[in-house]
Amino acid sequence: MTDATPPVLESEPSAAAALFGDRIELARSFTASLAEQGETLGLIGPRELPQLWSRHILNSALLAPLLRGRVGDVGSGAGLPGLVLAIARPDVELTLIEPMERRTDWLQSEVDRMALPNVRVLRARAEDLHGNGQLLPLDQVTARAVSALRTLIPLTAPLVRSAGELILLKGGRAQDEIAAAQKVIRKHRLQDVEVLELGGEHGLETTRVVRAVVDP
Ligand SMILES: C[S@@+](CC[C@H](N)C(=O)[O-])C[C@H]1O[C@@H](n2cnc3c(N)ncnc32)[C@H](O)[C@@H]1O
Repeated sequence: MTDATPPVLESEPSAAAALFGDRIELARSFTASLAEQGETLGLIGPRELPQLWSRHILNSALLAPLLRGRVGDVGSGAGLPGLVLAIARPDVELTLIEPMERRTDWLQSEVDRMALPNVRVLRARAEDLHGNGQLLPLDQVTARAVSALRTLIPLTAPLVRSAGELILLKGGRAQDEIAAAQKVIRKHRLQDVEVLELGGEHGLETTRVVRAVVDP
């Protein structure tokens, strides 16, 4: 016998209003749209609905205070963290870099629907943008759930200007990934590699972020 109870969207945690401030209505609108269409479009699994706010939207929004200038989000997928960050930080210019057409179509339709002026959607693989004068230099690059640091650093570091930053959402094994990535950390001349633990101050599960300065 299968459990026929459909998954229900998590109710909005109180931290959402604190993290999004006067942008909360846009955050609600994006979350509702993702909850409605995300499974059909293959962006999220049905089991994500009961944790959509805390595990995905707020997890992404935790990066908002770390951002400045021109930011690229590599492998945006459903818009995590890039589109959520563009909502939270209208003063920051976001470029969402995603190779899959189905996903860039979704991202562009959400950008248009919410009339966000600070977002550009680029259908591309990160490595194909290395040396691209129209995009570069970026002040920072974010990424979430794209690959382990050992392969993620060579994809992302060449997109960032000298003294810019990588801001990479990682799981509980962030320190192990840093240890396994020493060779590429040296090759890409990353400095001040650190693991930030965010979320606790908002009563959320701890989220680990690897932050590093690129080739200063
Ligand atoms: C597991 S999904 C994660 C999506 C989103 N960041 C999230 O946290 O839900 C990984 C995404 O990275 C994209 N991706 C994979 N390789 C990439 C590359 N070389 N450059 C840019 N994006 C890439 C995939 O198309 C996919 O959308």
